Amino acid sequence: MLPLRILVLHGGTGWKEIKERAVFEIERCAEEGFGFDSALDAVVEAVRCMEDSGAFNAGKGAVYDLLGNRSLDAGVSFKGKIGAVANVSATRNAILLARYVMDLPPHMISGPQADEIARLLGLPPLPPLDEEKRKKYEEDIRKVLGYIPKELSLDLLSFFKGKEEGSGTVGAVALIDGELAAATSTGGIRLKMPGRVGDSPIYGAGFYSDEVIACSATGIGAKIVKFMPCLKLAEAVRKGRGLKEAGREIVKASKDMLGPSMGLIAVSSKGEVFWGTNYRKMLVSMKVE
Ligand SMILES: NC(=O)C[C@H](N)C(=O)O
Repeated sequence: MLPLRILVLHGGTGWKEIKERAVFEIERCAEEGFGFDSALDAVVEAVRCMEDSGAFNAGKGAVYDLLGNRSLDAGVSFKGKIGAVANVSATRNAILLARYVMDLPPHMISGPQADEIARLLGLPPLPPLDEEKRKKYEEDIRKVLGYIPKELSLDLLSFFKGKEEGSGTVGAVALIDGELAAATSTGGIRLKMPGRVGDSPIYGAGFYSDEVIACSATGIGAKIVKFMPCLKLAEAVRKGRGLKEAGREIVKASKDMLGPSMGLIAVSSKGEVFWGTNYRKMLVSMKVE
């Protein structure tokens, strides 16, 4: 008999060492998400829980950009509907805003207007960067630039080498009662270019679900959008390939083409589960019933 309920979470790939606190929080959030009866609620609540934990690069734990600010991207999909938000900076739970967008005609909203919509909806605001993170930002930026920039300038951008490196994005995929859902949320890449949008809110790249698979990706956004791994995985499974076999091939192919770049979690309508990475370590948790 196939398992009826599957929930898989990731806490990002790209970790040099996985922190104990992140392991604790992903387990706690897996438990929380698994308490819901629909695939959509399970992935959204698991991701919201990880955003709120502060232990990941999402929600209040998100990394800072070149100016020490944070901006968040997220995407969610369920039963043919997609919702995404990009570059929001005043909203604590990007995934809750993405879920709201999912039920509207646009597929994505972005920037200050998206934050304004979140405020109108009564979603909680993003708390300010805590003291510890502010200090870390100052240390990091001094190492790169030798000073703390006050505003964006071409001079500042000339220091930006476009070298993307990061970890701690969060995502979840679920199969519950034959329905598939996927959700991903991130603060992007540490010291990113202000205004940057990564792969996480791009359907087929950072998140994806249809009637054959649900998939969430993590890694280096600029590479993932070139590769569209979740879309590739769905196409392979639709042609009859096994999820695990196709997943392994896609993760390998992205490394062959782009170097260390990404990790994926996925579940199929048949109840197969895949996760794999070609970029350092990935944190994963799974619940099955
Ligand atoms: N750590 C991550 O997975 C970052 C995310 N994929 C981005 O590029 O925005």
